[in-house]
Amino acid sequence: MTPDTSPYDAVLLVSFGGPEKPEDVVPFLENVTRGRGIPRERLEEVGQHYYGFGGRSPINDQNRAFLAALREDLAGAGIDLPVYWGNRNWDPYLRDTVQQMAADGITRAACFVTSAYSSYSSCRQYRENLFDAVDGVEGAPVLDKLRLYFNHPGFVEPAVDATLAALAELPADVRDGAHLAFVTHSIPDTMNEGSGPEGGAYVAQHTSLMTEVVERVRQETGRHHPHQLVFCSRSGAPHIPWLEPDVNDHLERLHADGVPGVVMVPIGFVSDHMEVVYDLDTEALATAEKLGLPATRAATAGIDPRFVAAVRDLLLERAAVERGEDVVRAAVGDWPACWDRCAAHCCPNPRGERPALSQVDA
Ligand SMILES: CC1=C(CCC(=O)O)c2cc3nc(cc4[nH]c(cc5[nH]c(cc1n2)c(C)c5CCC(=O)O)c(CCC(=O)O)c4C)C(CCC(=O)O)=C3C
Ligand SMILES: [Fe+2]
Repeated sequence: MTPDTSPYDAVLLVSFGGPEKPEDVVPFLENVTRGRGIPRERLEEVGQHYYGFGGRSPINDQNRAFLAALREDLAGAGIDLPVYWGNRNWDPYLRDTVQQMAADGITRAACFVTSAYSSYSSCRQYRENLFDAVDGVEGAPVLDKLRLYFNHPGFVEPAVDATLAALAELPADVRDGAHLAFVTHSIPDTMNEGSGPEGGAYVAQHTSLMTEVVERVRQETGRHHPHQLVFCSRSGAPHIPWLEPDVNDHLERLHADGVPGVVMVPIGFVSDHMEVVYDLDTEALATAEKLGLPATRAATAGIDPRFVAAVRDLLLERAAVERGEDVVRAAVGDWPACWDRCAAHCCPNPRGERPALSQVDA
């Protein structure tokens, strides 16, 4: 039997976007940082990260691979829905994609965002982008953002396996005593405080996932590894507090404390973004090397079939909700499955309110 996806007639993959060649880097950074008060030195530094990789971010290729895997997964389940892709900051831009969807006669799409957690940058800003993408477009489809999925088993299980694999890559004599450093993107303290319906959700959701992964690793290895949530990719003006500690400072601290080895688990990123290949694989691993601290980096979810299948699960779950049916919402750990529509006060825009889709009162 073909699963019922009505009222949806398309899926839209929504992502950040990244440059693909050196000439793209400056215009991309301008798109990302317009009106956001990022110091010039920081922009030049981040530009260098991209130039160091030939001006090409890995994110678009990751999304192309994800699209292919998702189309295959849906087809394998007998679901015949077109899958579109649009970005916030680079081609294919969301607005162009929405115009194409309108031309193709799409009426309503379920939107999967490549960001699993609450916060202005990782949730509401995408909802604003979706509003902007359809605003004034004749015949534009209705766009529904799928719920946050940091605690969906299809995201959690690959993180557990990746942690076990990265532990196994450490020299045997340091493995049992290894520390697990769960890494995510730093954001301003105030952005964390405003995240989610009750505030503090960004850190709380990461902490919940971290706790679950540590426990599942213990079930496999018999070891309850010491662990901490740490941050990378801080930007913004130096006098504004952002979430700490930075992963490099954390590695220094661990080394000073005599910790024998560390696994970095990048739970903040769904695939190998620039933050992963530069901030962790290039910079943080160099820090560990300099310290003589054995360190490995766990894989991101990427196109793990369980993660790809989670999109299908979220799509079918939401479709059933929209049809007024009862659903079982997959979720693991101490957070319940997240809401379908965000509260009006959730994750406020630090620069003042702007219209956004997928909101309770919308
Ligand atoms: C929470 C969060 C996520 C995770 C959720 C999600 O995935 O969306 C994320 C993802 C990403 N961030 C990315 C790149 C950048 N982020 C920047 C700047 C900023 N990020 C912020 C937060 C986040 N960012 C914030 C609060 C700023 C300050 C400016 C502002 O308030 O907006 C800047 C400007 C330079 C700098 O200062 O670093 C760049 C270049 C890329 C592409 C990577 C690639 O190319 O592979 C991705 C996936
Ligand atoms: Fe960012």
